[in-house]
Amino acid sequence: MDLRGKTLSASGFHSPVRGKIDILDDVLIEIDVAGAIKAIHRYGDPNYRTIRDAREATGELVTLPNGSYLLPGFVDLHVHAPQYPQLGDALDVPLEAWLQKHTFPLEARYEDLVFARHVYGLLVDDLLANGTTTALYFATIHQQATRALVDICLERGQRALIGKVAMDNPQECPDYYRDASSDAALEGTRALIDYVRGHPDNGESRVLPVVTPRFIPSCTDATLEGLGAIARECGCHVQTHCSESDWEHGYVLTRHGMTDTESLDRFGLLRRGTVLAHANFLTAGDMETIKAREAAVAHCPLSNAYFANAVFPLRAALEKGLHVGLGTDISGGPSASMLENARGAILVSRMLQSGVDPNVPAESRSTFGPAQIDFRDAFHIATAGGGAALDLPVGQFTPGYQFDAIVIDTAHEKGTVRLFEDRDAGEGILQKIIYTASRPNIAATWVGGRSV
Ligand SMILES: O=c1[nH]c(=O)c2nc[nH]c2[nH]1
Repeated sequence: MDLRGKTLSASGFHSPVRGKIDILDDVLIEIDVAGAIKAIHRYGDPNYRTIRDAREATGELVTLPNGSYLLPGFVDLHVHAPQYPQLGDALDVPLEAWLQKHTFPLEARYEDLVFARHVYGLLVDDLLANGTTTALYFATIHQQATRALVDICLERGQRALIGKVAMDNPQECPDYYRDASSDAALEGTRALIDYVRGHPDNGESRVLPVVTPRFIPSCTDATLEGLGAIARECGCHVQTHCSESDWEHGYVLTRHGMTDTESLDRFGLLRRGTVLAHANFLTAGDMETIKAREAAVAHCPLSNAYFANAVFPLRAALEKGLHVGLGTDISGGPSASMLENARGAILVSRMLQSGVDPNVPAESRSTFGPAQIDFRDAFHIATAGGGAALDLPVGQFTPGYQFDAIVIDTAHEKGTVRLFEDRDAGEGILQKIIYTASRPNIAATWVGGRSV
């Protein structure tokens, strides 16, 4: 149901502040005609009853059933849209071999617009059904296929940030799949920005363009420099991969004599609205630089388990005050579900803290120090943290923010949540949702108040 201009009576949860869950118990959420949250009235507020009765009298009140809980829609900070056919496949080789042997050949197929439309339609529908209301997408080098992804997101109503991938380094990119020159990479980037901004159906800027150097190994210095200038001129978001594996981190140290973060900063690519995927091997200085530039990290716990050779120190980054959101990294990660990735983030944080080698005595198994996060942090980075990383008013139920939301039906018989009235209450319900919910439990999804 379209909730623009309506008032929703619901219970649910959000986490505007890291480590804290705000329980929304029988609240009224007023949504304006443009799909933004106008006001929130809590049960017990002096005017609660009057407002509720008035909305009911005019037919503007919509009430969620018992056992259903409202959450902010998920913000997936790292998705490779063209890799969807490869989800759950080819996870047994190192990153550099995976790119050359599996991923570049697949991405090269998006020359074919019919194939692109088919895959992108499936992906956007599946992500919406999984509760992802905002996605930050890498597309491919192809202009037409990337435009098709923009069109599909606008048609289906998903909030999306989309980049034409720039990759022109002949040393690291195959002949059959790379931008023909630095000029071609830069012109293609500008053309996509113009297409998104001038799209007749994008008056609300639901889709935004993103400057997208694939990663330093794939790009020549001329392209990195030119993309930094475009980001500055156009005021665009930026996305790239950063210090993601031993090989990649070492490659940049050898080529530029500095870390990815230092190099990206030198090219003007670290800004508010820059999202660095993975970022596993950041130095303390890198973290300070990212914080100073107000850039963000997309934590991709499942993908990191396969390709990173390390666990991103999420807790340290959060405690330092970096912007961090969560990414599925389709298809480096084998799940399109942000819930599964939230669970992955908790799991790997615990392994980082405890250490994992059973042959090492318990007293000395841990080599890292405090790293463990809980469901509160995982929920925060999957929602409000992602919104803050993108500097967009999404991911929390606060007046002025977009009404991007999902309903978790905890009683759905094909779902995987089982609540017991005599023991489950308060935050414990959210904990069970984070640990056990799956796609059948997601009963409704709204973006900007529109049902999608
Ligand atoms: O997980 C990843 N997926 C990719 O497509 C990619 N390209 C560079 N580095 C990458 N890492």
